[in-house]
Amino acid sequence: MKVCKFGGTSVASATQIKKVVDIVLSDKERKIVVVSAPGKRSSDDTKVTDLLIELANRALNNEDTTEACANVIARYEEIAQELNIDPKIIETIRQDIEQRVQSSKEDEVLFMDSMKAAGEDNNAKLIAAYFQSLGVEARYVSPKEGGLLVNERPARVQALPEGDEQLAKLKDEKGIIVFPGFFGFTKNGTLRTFNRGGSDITGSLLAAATDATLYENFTDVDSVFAANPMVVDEPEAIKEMTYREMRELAYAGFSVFHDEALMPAFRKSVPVCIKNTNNPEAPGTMIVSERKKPSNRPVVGIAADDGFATLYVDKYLMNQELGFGRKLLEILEDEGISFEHTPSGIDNMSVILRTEYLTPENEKRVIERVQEELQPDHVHLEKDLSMVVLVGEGMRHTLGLASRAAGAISRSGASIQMINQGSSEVSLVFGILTADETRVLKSLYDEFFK
Ligand SMILES: Nc1ncnc2c1ncn2[C@@H]1O[C@H](COP(=O)(O)OP(=O)(O)O)[C@@H](O)[C@H]1O
Ligand SMILES: N[C@@H](CC(=O)OP(=O)(O)O)C(=O)O
Repeated sequence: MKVCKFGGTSVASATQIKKVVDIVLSDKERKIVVVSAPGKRSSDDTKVTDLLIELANRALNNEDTTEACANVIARYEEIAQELNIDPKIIETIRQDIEQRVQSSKEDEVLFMDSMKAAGEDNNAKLIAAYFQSLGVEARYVSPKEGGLLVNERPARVQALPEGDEQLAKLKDEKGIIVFPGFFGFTKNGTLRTFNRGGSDITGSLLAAATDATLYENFTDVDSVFAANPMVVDEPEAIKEMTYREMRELAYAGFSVFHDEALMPAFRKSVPVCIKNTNNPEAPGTMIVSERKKPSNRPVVGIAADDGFATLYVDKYLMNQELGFGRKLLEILEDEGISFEHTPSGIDNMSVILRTEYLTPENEKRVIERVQEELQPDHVHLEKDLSMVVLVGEGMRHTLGLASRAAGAISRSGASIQMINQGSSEVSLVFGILTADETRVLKSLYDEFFK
């Protein structure tokens, strides 16, 4: 039995949904279908999730929500009309969205979660109705009924293993299950959504709980490529990679698959296949525990992501000051700022963070507290940094790889701000200025793949 997840681009329009149905019906093993909210139909389109966020913000600010609400419903209406589904489904969707808009806003985060989840929830209902209209035995199953349990606030949203027993029963159901991605319910029945792109996580959780033979993740590209195809021209397709490699690459910028979606499949050794809804015949990329035959390339992929900052702290004899690193990280912890890397020298330490955690207020507090509590010779925060990450299981056995990478970066005219060899030895990270990101990525790609 296979679990297949269809991403936003795969369910963005009636034409796309027809392809989804063809794909599902072409293989009897495809039994559990996880769907995202309708995504972009073209590069300048807006995802339904983003329309819902706009609607939720308007409601939170007590602004008029009529037009924002109509924009969301119009997306479903267009799809339902083209698919010739009973118009009652649109009434159901309208009522659902209006009810959510009217619901309690006491906890703004939970209100936003409920609004965001409307995208996948209503799309799953609509797609199940389409299957039924074709005479196919199929039904919508909500994460509450299915048993997708998540933890309580304020902890970061994560699935709870207690839900697995209930989820496992889905495999014994007759017919096709259409399950909305992106959200689950706490034991108290509160809806919480995963991070953006989190429908991939739902698919992986269901594949693991049902002991699926394969988790197919359908998107709009033929495979995972060795570098972002929006930056590098015709990058090499990756035929096979390990869970570890994909997790590192996903975390470092390969937006094609959510980094938190690897673990559930990995724990149960369910292989993952990334495939293209627009070209389902293409073999796609297989993600497995171990390669059948070793790769002849030390580097499997190169990812890049912007939005990083470095907190530099200099203090003579820092290395002899017991607890210096702990105190520095504690200041960040108190501000709710998590860190990515901490390269250090004898008299200095840098902490690499994501700028999304920074606000003018907490930045100021961090600098002031470091000055007061750690008495450094110098402290400053530098923004506009990008991290470029080389990933490959074969890297640990390859000599001279860092020097080849550094040479390629220098040939691109960029300077290296930071180097960090991941402790896993599966990744090598270079900090560079964001302005240099594209040429660095191209130069590294040429060095390792051409
Ligand atoms: N290395 C990569 N390989 C393949 N696609 C990538 C890579 N890096 C970024 N992407 C982008 O990921 C996109 C697919 O992910 P996403 O937009 O989340 O799809 P979906 O709507 O199916 O969830 C591709 O269209 C591609 O532009
Ligand atoms: N719709 C949600 C969740 C998701 O996974 O979407 P997609 O499959 O389009 O990446 C989002 O936009 O974040």
